[in-house]
Amino acid sequence: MDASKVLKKHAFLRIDILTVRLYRSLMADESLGIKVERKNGERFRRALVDLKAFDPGRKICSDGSQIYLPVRELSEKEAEKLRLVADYDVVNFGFVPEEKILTPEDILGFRPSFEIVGDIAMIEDLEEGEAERVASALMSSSNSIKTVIAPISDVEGEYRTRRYRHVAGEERTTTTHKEHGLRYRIDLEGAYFTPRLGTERLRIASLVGPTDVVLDMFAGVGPFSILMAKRCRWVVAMDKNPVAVQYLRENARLNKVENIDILEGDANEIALRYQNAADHVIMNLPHSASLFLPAAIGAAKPGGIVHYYCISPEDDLYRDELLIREAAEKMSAGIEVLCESIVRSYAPHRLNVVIDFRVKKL
Ligand SMILES: C[S@@+](CC[C@H](N)C(=O)[O-])C[C@H]1O[C@@H](n2cnc3c(N)ncnc32)[C@H](O)[C@@H]1O
Repeated sequence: MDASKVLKKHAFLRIDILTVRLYRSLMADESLGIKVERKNGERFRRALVDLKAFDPGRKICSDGSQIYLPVRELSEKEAEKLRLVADYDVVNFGFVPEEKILTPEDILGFRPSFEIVGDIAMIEDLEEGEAERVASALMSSSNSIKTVIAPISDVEGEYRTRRYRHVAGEERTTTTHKEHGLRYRIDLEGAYFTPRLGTERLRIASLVGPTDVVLDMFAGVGPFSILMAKRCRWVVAMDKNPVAVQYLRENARLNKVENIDILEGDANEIALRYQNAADHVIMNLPHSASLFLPAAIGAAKPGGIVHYYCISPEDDLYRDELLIREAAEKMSAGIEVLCESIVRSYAPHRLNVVIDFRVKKL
């Protein structure tokens, strides 16, 4: 080979090597890592996580008997601590970045407002096209969302239900929702359900004792009743909506709850059959709970507690306390307010609040 050909070949080789280096540095730029024996890998990873030194943005790598763990810069003290876990070397390594799962916000450029019930995402009723764009972003960022719907009505009527339009995915409003280790079959169009009361349900459950009887006057598909039944002696659950009652029965079976009476009908009538029977009365019908106060107070045992929910203006949150005192007085009973707090925001300047009160009977 003559000298010019050798030079040309050499030049190509150099370009090749540079290209490979550039490619490698683009795909996996070198960064700080720790090399440990494979058998100590998991123990070491946990120690790094505890020290908040592990870099979750890069992938762990291995070659035969060694593991490479991506880390940030370590202080001397941290390095010493890690020596107690196992022998290791600090290295520069071409870690591959972890693939970032795009969030809806990354895709859309804004954070969409939505709520998840089971495998259904409920988004706001946006303009045609925009709703579809939000739905597609939600579905591509989560495998567990199978359906996207948008409300086309407010929560309305005696049964507090809502109508939805199908936006994307499977065309249905039924799903199975998990809350506090329990499962609920739900039809979002057929009966009321919101996951936004999950924390409140847990608060009530923490107040209920193993010998208690609980009366749930507006039980819906059962998220209060079934959780309480797991902790108390007996639950009496009622609802006027036949669809809610059908799901309530199904949910009791699904969660193996047998210490429950499920009744379909008007709480004002049913509660009359349970005079002085309940340690706790749950009144989750915030728009018209005051109309059921005599029935609730009547059903509470002397010393029993009523959990009363209502919607209030932000400048007079607990105004219903007056209605409660008046209703008790008419029944020659007294009340002691135990707790007043905000449960969630409801609408501009309006909040969903709870008033827990003890019923004192002569
Ligand atoms: C706001 S929802 C609450 C449901 C349930 N507690 C929950 O947290 O999902 C109120 C429920 O009260 C029921 N309801 C309305 N009026 C009623 C009445 N007069 N007697 C019994 N239930 C009634 C509705 O059908 C609805 O299921």
